Amino acid sequence: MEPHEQLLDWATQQGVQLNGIAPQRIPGRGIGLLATRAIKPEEIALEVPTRCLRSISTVPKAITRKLPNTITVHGLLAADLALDKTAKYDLWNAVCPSPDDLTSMPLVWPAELQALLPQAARELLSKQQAKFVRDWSAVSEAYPNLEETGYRYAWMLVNTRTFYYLNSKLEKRGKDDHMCLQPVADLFNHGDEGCNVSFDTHGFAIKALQPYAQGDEVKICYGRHSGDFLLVEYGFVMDDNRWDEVVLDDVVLPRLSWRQKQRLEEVGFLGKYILDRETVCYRTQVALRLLCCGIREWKRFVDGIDDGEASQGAVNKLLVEMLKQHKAKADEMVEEVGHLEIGAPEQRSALMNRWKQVRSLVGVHISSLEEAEAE
Ligand SMILES: C[S@@+](CC[C@H](N)C(=O)[O-])C[C@H]1O[C@@H](n2cnc3c(N)ncnc32)[C@H](O)[C@@H]1O
Repeated sequence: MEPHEQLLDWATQQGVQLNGIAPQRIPGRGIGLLATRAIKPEEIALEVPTRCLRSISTVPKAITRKLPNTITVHGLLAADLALDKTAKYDLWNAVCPSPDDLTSMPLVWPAELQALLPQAARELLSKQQAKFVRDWSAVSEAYPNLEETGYRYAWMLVNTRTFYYLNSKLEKRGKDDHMCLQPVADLFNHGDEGCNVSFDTHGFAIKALQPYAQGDEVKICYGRHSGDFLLVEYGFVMDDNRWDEVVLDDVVLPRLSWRQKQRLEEVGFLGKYILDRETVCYRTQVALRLLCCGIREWKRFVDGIDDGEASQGAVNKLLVEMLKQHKAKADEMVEEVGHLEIGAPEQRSALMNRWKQVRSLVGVHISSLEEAEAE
């Protein structure tokens, strides 16, 4: 019997109920959950009782007492996973990705490759690294014999497999700590749109929101995440991501003078210039107008008195110029990564694919802005 089939037997004995779905290995996505029959919207595809969850409440007291109470729940769950020597979760552990499966996570890439990530991904990674360092420092002090690689592996499992969760113990903590692990539900892969995930005191219920034919993969949406976020937090690059976006700070900020940056700071619009699949954000419109308009006209736009119509042509022209600059950077990165030999092939290919996505998203906007200009 395959490990995921054994997991099902075990989970069913624990009270987990699968309704019309079963795990299967899917090329490029590890294990996922496929419909074993037609599923209608509103059907509950999976129920996981609270007693099956691994949460702050199930971490053995021997571990919680040894660690500072400031440690994140992420860090605590990872410590539990890394230190657990019981057989209780053997069948669950057996279906989890191996350390080799997690090499696509930028956290374990060589520093040279990490440095080549797009800016937004680099920023996310550096926050993640800082969080890991804090957790590891607390755990390694309490458990000097624990190896960092083993802890990092457990930490990445928690990073990629937890669900939003709240119970009386977690209420006292911040939102970032509201999490738990649950068997079988952690096999759902991510899609732009997915099933509804909810929980109450009895447990979790995953409900279909759309019809599925037999053999379709049933997914959940981990959140409306950009490609940079999916890569850093989950270690994959998704082909067609409706929620993708590109940060334009690298091309916008260098064009602004010190005074212009100060003005933008004063009105709360300095940085975080985003281009999504639909359009460029309002923050970018404000920053670009500062480069195109007189200061009075710019202020009227910021105050909402001027709709910006008169300056839109100049703003779009400047935007196209900046997008071309960003696309040229993406072209360069695709080329550069193609010649690299550092890191594992799947790491390089994830990095290259992310830059290709950036290039394509930016390219679509250049074409549509140029078409609009020509009309
Ligand atoms: C919660 S687990 C889902 C189950 C996982 N596939 C497994 O084999 O255990 C999350 C991980 O699944 C993979 N994953 C999820 N959605 C994906 C997708 N749309 N494309 C590729 N990989 C995906 C990523 O490796 C991610 O870190």
